[in-house]
Amino acid sequence: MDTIKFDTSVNYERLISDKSVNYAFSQNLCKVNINKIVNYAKAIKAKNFVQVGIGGSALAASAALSFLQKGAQEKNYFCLDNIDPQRLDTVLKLDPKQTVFHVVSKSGTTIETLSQLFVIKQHIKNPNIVISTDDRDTFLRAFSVKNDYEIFDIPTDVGGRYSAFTSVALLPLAFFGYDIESYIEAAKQVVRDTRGGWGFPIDLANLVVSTYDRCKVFVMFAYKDRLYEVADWFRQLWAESLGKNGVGQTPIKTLGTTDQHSQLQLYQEGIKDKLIVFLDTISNVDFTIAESFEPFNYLKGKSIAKIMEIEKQSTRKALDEVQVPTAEIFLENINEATLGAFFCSLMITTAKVGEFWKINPFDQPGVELGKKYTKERLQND
Ligand SMILES: O=P(O)(O)OC[C@H]1O[C@](O)(CO)[C@@H](O)[C@@H]1O
Repeated sequence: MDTIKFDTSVNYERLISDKSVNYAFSQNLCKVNINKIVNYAKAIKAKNFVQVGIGGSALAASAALSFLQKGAQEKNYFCLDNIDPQRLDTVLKLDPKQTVFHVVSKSGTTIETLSQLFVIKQHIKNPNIVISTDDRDTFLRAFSVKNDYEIFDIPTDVGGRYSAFTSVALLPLAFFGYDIESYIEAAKQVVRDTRGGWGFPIDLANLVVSTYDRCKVFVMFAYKDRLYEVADWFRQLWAESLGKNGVGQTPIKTLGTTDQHSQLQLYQEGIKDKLIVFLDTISNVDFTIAESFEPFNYLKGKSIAKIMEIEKQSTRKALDEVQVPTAEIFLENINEATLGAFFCSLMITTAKVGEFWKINPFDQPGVELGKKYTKERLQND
C-alpha cells in the first residue's frame, strides 16, 4: 500500500504481532452490492443530499465528502446529526423536489434520527426518503416498509462506526459521483497487505500500546482543512471502541496551523500525556508570494503550501525536542482509493489495540445509560 506513509520519532516496542484481519467490517467488503448502490444513486433526481443520522451513521459520509471535495459542486451535502432545530430549519427550506433524505440508523431506534425523520415527514409532502438500517427487524425498517421507502441493509454484525463500507457512506459517495469501487478495492487491499505483513495499521497500534503508560491522549493533528472531518470520524472510532473497562485514550482533533496558535502551548509545555499524530495530505492548489516586503523578504518565492509544510515540520521538531512522542500519517493522494485504505487501516488499528487491551472494540455499552434517562424523561414529560 504505497499511498499511505507513516513515520514516527518514537522507538516503540512491537507488542502486537498478530496480523489477522478477521472482522465483520473486513469480511463485509466482499459482499457489498456496488451496482445496486451506484444505480440507485444515479437515478436520484435531486441536487441536495441530506444525511439524517448521527455518530457512525453520519461521520464516515461527512468525512469522506469533505476529504474528496473537488471545489465547486453542483450538488450540496447537508448532515442532520446534531439535533439542532436551526440546522433542521435550513434543510426544511430546501426545494423538496431537489432534495433526497438518506435516513440512517443501524439500530433503527435513535431518538435524534427518528425525531428529525418525523418532522421531515410532517413538513414535506411526499419527501424523497431512502433508508439504511440493520438487516434485522428494526422500528425504522418496519416504518419504512409501511411508508414505502427504499431500504438498504446494514449487515447486523457491522457496527455503526465500522460502517464506512456499507450504504451508510457508499450511497452519499455514489450520489456525488465518487468511485466507490476503487474505495472498496483499496480497503480489501489493506486487509490482504496487512495479513501479508504490511506495516501501517499494526505499527500504529504498537505505537499506541507501547506509549500508553504515558500517553492517555491521542491528538490527531490534521494539517489540511479536508482532513479535519476525517479526524472527527476517527474520534468516534477511537473513543467508543476503546473507552471501556477503565482504559481508553482520549482522542482530540486539532487543526494545523490554526491550533498551533491555540493548543500548541499546552502540547509543548503542559502535561506530557499526549501522543501527537500529524495527519496530512497533498495540496492540489497553491499560491506563491511573488513580491518582497521588508522585513518579510524571506517569504518571497515561498508558496502557501510550502509555508504550511515548514510550519508542520518545525512544530513536530519542537515537540520532539521536549520528548513529546509524535508520528505522521501522510496520504499521498486525494482520491477514493487512498481514503478507503485509510479508513480500513484505522479500523484494523482500533481492533488490534482493543484486543491488546482485552476489551471488545465493537460494542458501546457505556452510552446506554444516558439514552435510558433521556427516554424516561421524554416519556414522563
Ligand atoms: O446508527 P444508530 O443506531 O442510529 O446509532 C448512532 C450512533 O449511536 C451510538 O449507538 C452511540 O449512541 C453509536 O455507536 C452509533 O454510531
